[in-house]
Amino acid sequence: MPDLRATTLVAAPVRTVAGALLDARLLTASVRGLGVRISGGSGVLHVGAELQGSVGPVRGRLVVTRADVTGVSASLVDGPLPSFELSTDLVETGGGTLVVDCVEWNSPGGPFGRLADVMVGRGLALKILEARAGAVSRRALQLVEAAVVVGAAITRDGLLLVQQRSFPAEAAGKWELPGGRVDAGETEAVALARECVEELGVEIEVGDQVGPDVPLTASLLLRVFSAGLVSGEPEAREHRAVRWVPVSALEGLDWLPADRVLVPGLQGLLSSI
Ligand SMILES: Nc1nc2c([nH]c(=O)n2[C@H]2C[C@H](O)[C@@H](COP(=O)(O)OP(=O)(O)OP(=O)(O)O)O2)c(=O)[nH]1
Repeated sequence: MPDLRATTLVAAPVRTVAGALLDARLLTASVRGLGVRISGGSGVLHVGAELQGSVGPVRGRLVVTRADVTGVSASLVDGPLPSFELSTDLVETGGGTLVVDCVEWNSPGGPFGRLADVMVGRGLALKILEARAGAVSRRALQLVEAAVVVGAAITRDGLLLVQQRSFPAEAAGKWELPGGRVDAGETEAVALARECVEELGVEIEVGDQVGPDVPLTASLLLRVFSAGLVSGEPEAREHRAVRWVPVSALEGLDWLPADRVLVPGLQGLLSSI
């Protein structure tokens, strides 16, 4: 099976680079001007998101199969090639994050298929990988400077606390995690503890980060931490409702788009306690 790899070192933490990879516009930007179009998966990529791809008149459908702190992968599920997979793996190093991009595909057999691999497939794939490396680096460095919204993944007795937004109109009814913006001069842990007092009337202790940073806008990202209750019983002071949910309910919840990305990480958290 032909495959091509390209490796780039990005001076940013692995969870931030993982966040940059989730920006759907990055994929579109990486192929612009190369005769390839990728659309769909608006906003942030998550497992199960669908992307439409085309090279000239040839079209295909890609599905995201992995989107977490280890990187992203997408596979062709409907298209002209028997198999095609794009993947980016992340490796944390002392000097930053190593980004390993890989394209693998199977062409229809025979001499024409092999010729197409050499003439079109490899040249195009190399250009895509080069463009992608630059786009990932730039987006990750932009996210390093971004303002942070912190979220708390509060667990108790194997359940996760979620809350339902009441405003603004486009977010009302959707579920999210307690939290909010980090104010100037606050640490992320202090901001999260403050938000939990304001929103739920509880004191928490803050643990490790869960999942990747999730880009919200060009200059804002969501960063979620595991947390435990220290005192108080959560009540919806600013939200429509709060609810304790089991791991089996996470997939089906009507999340805000950014939180959907965190479902695998939240499932891992609930399964580990
Ligand atoms: N708190 C929280 N905000 C989230 C989550 N997911 C997500 O996309 N967001 C977005 C919604 C908002 O655009 C932004 C934070 O909004 P917020 O209303 O909670 O923040 P805040 O209390 O600091 O209030 P504000 O200054 O934004 O008015 O982050 C989440 O799980 N928790």
